[in-house]
Amino acid sequence: MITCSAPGKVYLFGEHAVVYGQSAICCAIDLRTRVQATKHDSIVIESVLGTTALDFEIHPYVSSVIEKMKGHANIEGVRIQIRSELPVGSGLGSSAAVTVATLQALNQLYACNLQLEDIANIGHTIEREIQGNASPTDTYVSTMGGVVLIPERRKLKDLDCQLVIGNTRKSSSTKDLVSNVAQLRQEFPDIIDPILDNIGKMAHLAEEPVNRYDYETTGKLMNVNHGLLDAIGVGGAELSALVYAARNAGAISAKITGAGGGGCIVALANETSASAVASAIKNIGAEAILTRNTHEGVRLEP
Ligand SMILES: Nc1ncnc2c1ncn2[C@@H]1O[C@H](COP(=O)(O)OP(=O)(O)OP(=O)(O)O)[C@@H](O)[C@H]1O
Ligand SMILES: C[C@@](O)(CCO)CC(=O)[O-]
Ligand SMILES: [Mg+2]
Repeated sequence: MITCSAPGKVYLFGEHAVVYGQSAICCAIDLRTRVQATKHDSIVIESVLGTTALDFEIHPYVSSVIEKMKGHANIEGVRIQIRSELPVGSGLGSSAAVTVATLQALNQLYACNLQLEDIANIGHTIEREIQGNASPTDTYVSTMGGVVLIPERRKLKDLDCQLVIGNTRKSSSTKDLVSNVAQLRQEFPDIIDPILDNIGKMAHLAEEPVNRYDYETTGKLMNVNHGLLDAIGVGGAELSALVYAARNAGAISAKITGAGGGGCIVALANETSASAVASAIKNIGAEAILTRNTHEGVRLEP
């Protein structure tokens, strides 16, 4: 039996734009998905979504992992048990975390000797096949941890501030939101492409402030990024209410994180304002989660 875990993630910059090759800054967070893999007489996948065999409807990511790993090991029967701290379909990278943790658990269980780069690449291929179009960001950051500039795959300094996540508790499908942006871009390329370009430019502008722990400058750019996500149609009333509640309660910045449409916002806060920001988020009926950037990507668990 092997247990591995992988972190979720928040985007400081670049979600959706990164799908079109623009840069993003994404950071792993200390909320993890744990996957236990045990050799078994059949394939069983147990999660909060149910207990199934290979099932590409209920467990598309985990089933795809098992199918891919059959190319590296003789997997006749395996029991996969999943426990996660990440809300499903909420923009915190739950699909990437379960994909990467399952890949590494099977890699270790069957001694396939895949390296971390292989785990990240196979994970990206699986997300792309399921979502129709996916950047390498979520699976790379879940594999490697830390704060990463994508597609350059350049590690930045770990964040030294509090992260406050506001969860609308309204799940969304990344596949659908990525498709909606693609349709808008196809209809108005001269409008949407400059927006995506500017999101990518902000990620590059923010690299130095992040590396010198200048979260005031980083936060100003994050707030602009939020406005541009609204412009490409992935915002919503609940998300904006959370963003303004967080900002008005003293957050350094607040923006949508992940695919949007529902899901979560992320706010940067300092030690003194974090609890006030969390209270403001709860006061409008959402879930507030205090977390921090984690340096640790996918790892073996005792
Ligand atoms: N704990 C889990 N157990 C099994 N499958 C999971 C789990 N968490 C996520 N998944 C899979 O990932 C899917 C959600 O992925 P999706 O990309 O839509 O949302 P997300 O990854 O949470 O958000 P984002 O991609 O915007 O960060 C679920 O429908 C399920 O197939
Ligand atoms: C919306 C998106 O940019 C991030 C989802 O967490 C999709 C992707 O990068 O694959
Ligand atoms: Mg996902």
